[in-house]
Amino acid sequence: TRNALQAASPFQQRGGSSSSHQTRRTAAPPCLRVRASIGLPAEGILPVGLRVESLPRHVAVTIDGNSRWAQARGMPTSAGHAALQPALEETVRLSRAWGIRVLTVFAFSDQNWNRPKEEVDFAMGVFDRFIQDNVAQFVRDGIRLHVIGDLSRLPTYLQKTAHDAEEETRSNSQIDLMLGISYGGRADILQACKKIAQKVYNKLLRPKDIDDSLFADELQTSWTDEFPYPDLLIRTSGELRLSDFMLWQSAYTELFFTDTLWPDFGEAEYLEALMSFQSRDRRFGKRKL
Ligand SMILES: CC(C)=CCC/C(C)=C/CC/C(C)=C/COP(=O)(O)OP(=O)(O)O
Repeated sequence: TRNALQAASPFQQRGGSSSSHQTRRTAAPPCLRVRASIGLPAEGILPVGLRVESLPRHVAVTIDGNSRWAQARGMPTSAGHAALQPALEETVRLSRAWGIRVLTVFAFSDQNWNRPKEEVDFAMGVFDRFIQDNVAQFVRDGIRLHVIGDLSRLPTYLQKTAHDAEEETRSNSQIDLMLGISYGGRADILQACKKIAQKVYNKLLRPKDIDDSLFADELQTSWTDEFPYPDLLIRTSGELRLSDFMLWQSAYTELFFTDTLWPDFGEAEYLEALMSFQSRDRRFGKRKL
């Protein structure tokens, strides 16, 4: 059944036959492998309507709408940012329970530095608290954390918290949690170009060797080596755009937009997104068989 499931899976593959990522792909569908390793049966714990063989392997979320959530309640913006944590913890918990292999969270873009300093400072504290409050749980639950973005711009205390949490969770393998803070999709592409150009300059690489897979290996998302491309991208709060999130990686990602503001995003909304994903016809540019 494993092979049958794999053959039936309409998921995105990356790179050509020479891709190192290709060889790292394992035989069992990851959702089954993860579920088995945490003691869940292949089916049964999943909410009714979700099919294990066609769950997204990599889910990305843009956690938008925190300020508007606070405004609607007559609360300060900071209260909205603080309210992002419970929804995020629940999304991580559900993703793991349902066998999602990679969860990427877009929390702060490289353009968000242009917001008022007070708001930015508060947000950095929120991200720090989220990591510190959860790292022990991540260790217990087999969650491997990695922060992507221009980390050199983060306050030193957050750099340390992120680094320590990455170290503590490094050997975990149930689910990869990728947190984008000071992340920009264009910036990621540019830094990859610079690294490749340097290799060409140093004669370690020939221009003709540069292909999709080699390029993707230089992107920050390549640390999660099995499924670096999101199958599903969810953006909350009703905005219908990518806002510079994983531009290269999202070429064939299914998009799901909801009006729900991030602090109100819970199990029902997550399920709605996954059900929508399961109803999509992913073709990757090919003619339908
Ligand atoms: C200070 C602080 C906590 C900022 C957080 C900003 C914020 C809304 C984060 C939510 C996630 C995010 C990076 C959205 C990108 O949209 P965008 O709002 O950056 O881009 P847009 O202008 O295109 O909607």
